[in-house]
Amino acid sequence: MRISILGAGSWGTALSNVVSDNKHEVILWARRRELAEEINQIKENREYLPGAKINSSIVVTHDLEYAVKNSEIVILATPSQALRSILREAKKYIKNDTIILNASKGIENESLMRMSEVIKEEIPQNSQIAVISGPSHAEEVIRRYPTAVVVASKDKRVLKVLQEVFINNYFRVYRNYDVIGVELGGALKNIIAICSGVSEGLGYGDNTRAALITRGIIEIMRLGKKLGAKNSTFSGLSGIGDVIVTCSSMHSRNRRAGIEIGKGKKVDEIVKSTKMVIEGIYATKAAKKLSDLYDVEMPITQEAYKVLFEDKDPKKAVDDLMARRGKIEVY
Ligand SMILES: NC(=O)c1ccc[n+]([C@@H]2O[C@H](COP(=O)([O-])OP(=O)(O)OC[C@H]3O[C@@H](n4cnc5c(N)ncnc54)[C@H](O)[C@@H]3O)[C@@H](O)[C@H]2O)c1
Ligand SMILES: O=P(O)(O)OC[C@H](O)CO
Repeated sequence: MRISILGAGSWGTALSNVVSDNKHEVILWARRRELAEEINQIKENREYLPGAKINSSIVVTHDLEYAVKNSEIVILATPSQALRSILREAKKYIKNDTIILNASKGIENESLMRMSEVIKEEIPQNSQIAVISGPSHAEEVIRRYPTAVVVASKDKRVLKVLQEVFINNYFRVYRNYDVIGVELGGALKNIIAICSGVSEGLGYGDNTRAALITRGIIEIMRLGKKLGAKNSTFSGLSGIGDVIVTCSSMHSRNRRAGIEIGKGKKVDEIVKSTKMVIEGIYATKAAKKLSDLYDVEMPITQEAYKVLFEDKDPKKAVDDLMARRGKIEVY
């Protein structure tokens, strides 16, 4: 199959290699011409995934029309807040029967839409929309470390096609019909990962991280239930699986940003100091709005919002979380 991947950051590059390993024709689109040219030349994405070669058959281009024209699958692997603008440029070249797969983990801050909703709004005539999510750091996927992810779509045929396209001996793909749950899990875990990092930066230990992971997933479940997700999805790869990996991995940009915040660095400084996307910052903004809008109790997210956007002292945020009245352990 001819497969296009939009976004030559870490994730787009790693996914290109997976489908190329499976002998598909892969075209990777980079926003910057220089990056496309460099990857083509040295067969390595030195900026985003240094030290790992990609397959020589992968074609990297800056030409969006060339990238998506005649593709059977288009994978969107851009930062979530940029997905709509790129899709607006690309959609005139995408055929109606093309499968569109969201690989980005976020919620659009303006509209509070999930990425598949943004895709549906931009290309209403296309019903072959899916999402891929789960515990999958690009740095490990590019090195072919065993990884398990989930693809979700309402369309059974699309799910089968995507599972077949991606699955191999190091990339195991499960199917799920719960698009809402899979997308929400992937987006909201980044908030908990930032908090886990903050706790580390403050000098707290494993107990605090475990508390954040378990109470964090409960917040995600509460909001998910309100938004139509299935509870069981959050005990799967895109829920607890991704919370665990992101809260504990040295690769996580969200966790690393949290550590810096816990040590006293300002959010603006952290964002300015990296080219990489820290999705949890945007997810916190969106989730806080959703929590208020739907009146869903999300104390960790609310405190994260205060730390990230209202300059609250992180230590005070943890103290305030711990000082809440005693409760029964229910959802
Ligand atoms: N890195 C991972 O391990 C991983 C795994 C699963 C999912 N994801 C998700 O994939 C998405 C992309 O993340 P990534 O890790 O590849 O990002 P990255 O930080 O490695 O790279 C960001 C990429 O987006 C491009 N970009 C930045 N702003 C842009 C804009 N306004 N318009 C177009 N392109 C822009 C950059 O040039 C770069 O190519 C995110 O939603 C992320 O959560 C990442
Ligand atoms: O580096 P992060 O924190 O954006 O996490 C990347 C992936 O989402 C992990 O599954």
